[in-house]
Amino acid sequence: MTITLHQLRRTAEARLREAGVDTPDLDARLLVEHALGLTRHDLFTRANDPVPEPDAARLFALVERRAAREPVGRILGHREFWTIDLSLNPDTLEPRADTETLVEAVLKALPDRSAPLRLLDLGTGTGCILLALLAELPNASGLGVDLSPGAVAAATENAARNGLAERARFQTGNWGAGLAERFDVVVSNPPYIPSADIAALDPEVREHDPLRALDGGADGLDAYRIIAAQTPDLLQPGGLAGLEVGQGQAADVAGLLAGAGLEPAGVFRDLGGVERCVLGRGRT
Ligand SMILES: C[S@@+](CC[C@H](N)C(=O)[O-])C[C@H]1O[C@@H](n2cnc3c(N)ncnc32)[C@H](O)[C@@H]1O
Repeated sequence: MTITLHQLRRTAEARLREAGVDTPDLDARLLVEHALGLTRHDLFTRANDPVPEPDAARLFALVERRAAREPVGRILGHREFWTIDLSLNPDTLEPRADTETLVEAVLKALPDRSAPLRLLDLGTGTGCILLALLAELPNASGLGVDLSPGAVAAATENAARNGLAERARFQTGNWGAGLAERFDVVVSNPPYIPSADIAALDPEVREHDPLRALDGGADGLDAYRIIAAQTPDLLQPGGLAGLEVGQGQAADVAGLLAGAGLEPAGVFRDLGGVERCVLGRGRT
């Protein structure tokens, strides 16, 4: 029996809903576009076209992966973040929309976006934060550091993928240890899940994001303690530090930055109303 594009999409959506996927409509659309090489526009203009059986089979193989709770970004191998598109690998966290809160807060705090700023991103993963900032700051350049060589490889590829390779550099390292340079902006989205909470995370996160990107130690704050202590030596006088935080961690992280001698520069909420990022300024 021939199935139309519209029927194929609805069948995929129903399967994902039955499997308990949160966003079955969106995920079915993304998988159909990917499997059949179609645009969003095609889905409307070609809704009644018959779909060849091999194409339908290719789609349903992907739908079953999603039904088994593999994230859609992992299946596609890339995802959009801010204005850029990022490839993923098993060593990278899949960037979250919440992390755009940090990008937006940092951009708002910069008095001159055309300045030749030097940026540092600690725990860069795909490079998402650094690359999103560089995409908005035409004369800035930056360094991304990650403990994981696989993340450094992904971030390097993502810089090239988004035409930012000339202004972005990536290297392995343990947070800011051994860095002799000073930066105008230091950003980080470190691992912040308390170790005991990891077993209860959704399978999409627990089974597909690297543990190194999630585990923040007993109270979730291990990495913040190190980064806050290092930040004064990494910042230019009056430089800006921006840290993403987990739910309920903003006051503790603001306290760590203040304890390291930074001036408070604001706490920003994500679209869900959760305090998601903390800014501090180095002394002048
Ligand atoms: C929560 S993920 C954030 C990744 C990316 N910045 C983002 O926002 O999607 C934390 C990152 O920190 C890295 N990481 C963990 N421990 C580290 C360490 N000691 N030094 C440097 N990076 C580390 C992990 O490999 C991971 O890429």
